[in-house]
Amino acid sequence: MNWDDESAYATPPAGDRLVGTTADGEDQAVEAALRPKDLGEFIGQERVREQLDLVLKAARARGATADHVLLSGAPGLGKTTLSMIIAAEMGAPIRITSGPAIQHAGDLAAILSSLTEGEVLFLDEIHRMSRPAEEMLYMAMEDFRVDVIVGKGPGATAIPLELPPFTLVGATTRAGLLPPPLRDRFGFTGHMEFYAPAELQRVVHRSARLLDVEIDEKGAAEIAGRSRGTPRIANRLLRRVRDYAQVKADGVITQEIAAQALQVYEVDGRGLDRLDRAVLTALLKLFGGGPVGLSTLAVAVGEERETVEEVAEPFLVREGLLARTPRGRVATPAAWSHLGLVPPQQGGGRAGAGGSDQHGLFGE
Ligand SMILES: Nc1ncnc2c1ncn2[C@@H]1O[C@H](COP(=O)(O)OP(=O)(O)OP(=O)(O)O)[C@@H](O)[C@H]1O
Repeated sequence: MNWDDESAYATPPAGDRLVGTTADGEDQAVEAALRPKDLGEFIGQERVREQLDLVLKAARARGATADHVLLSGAPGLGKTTLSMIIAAEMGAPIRITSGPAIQHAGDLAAILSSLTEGEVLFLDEIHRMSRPAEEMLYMAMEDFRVDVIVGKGPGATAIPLELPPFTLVGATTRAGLLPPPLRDRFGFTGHMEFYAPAELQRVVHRSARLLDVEIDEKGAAEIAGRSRGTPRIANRLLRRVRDYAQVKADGVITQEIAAQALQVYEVDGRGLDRLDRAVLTALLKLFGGGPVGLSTLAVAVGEERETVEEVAEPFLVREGLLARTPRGRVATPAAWSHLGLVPPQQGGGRAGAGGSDQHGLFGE
């Protein structure tokens, strides 16, 4: 990259990112075909998998409905997939809905009252459910009963409604946001971790086999290393690399092909994209590595504060490239070396704004 190139700071819309975590239309179409169907096929997450296996086996042995399960973790780590596996392992049907879709208690009552015995209800983004619906859920989870309120004002009456036993699988990216009474009603909580590169390599291999794409070990490792610990991103990068391999080569994905393709798509060796690098570049070049306030940094990259804070920073912090401190954002030594820049001398002051090279910052 040319560090004096102004376009280094211009970023694409955050929603269009190849390394974004939310599923777009194409993801949704392909993901259904790529989902592991049982616990044995599910890669990684050893602890959650082992514990869940015990919970499900014990429920099956008792001939009972499985306890309610809460899955927490970042988007794209496999919460929906696991909920489908829970239903499949219990031989039960699954109903899928999400917190934002349930705005009134009546919406929830309608879903709950139509469940069949043993059915799995998957409630994604459970932390975004409305308060009245949440309170109705407490009773439904504990006693398999809801009170349906009929009428309004002083004449309103509560009609109790018995529900068949069901298993609620709640998913949340923020377990800490759940009110304790809701959290306590889950019999099992599984926290999904980001995947290790070797695990993602297995995910890439498995998906390549299902998509009928030829890939070698090093090609899979190259994609895995740029996938930010997230299977959804690994599968998306695999599809883009497949396009490149078909158009520019013989369709086979090798390390060289994967690296070339991802360079075209501007996903670097560590999984940073243009937005991430723009934030880091501004922090290092314009502010000498910080500390600098979030608003100033956002203006420098021409983005909203929220985009920098919520879209770029979490991964940069996780990667140990950026730190959020009370005095502002600070680059770590790893950030300097990742961008091939030299940090200012200790006690030598900060780099001047505008990218001047008076401290030998850009001596590449
Ligand atoms: N452990 C895994 N092994 C293989 N593939 C996986 C695994 N986990 C997830 N995937 C793949 O990643 C994709 C995304 O997974 P999934 O939709 O379950 O994530 P999620 O955590 O529910 O995301 P969101 O919170 O955005 O709904 C799916 O296509 C699935 O095939």
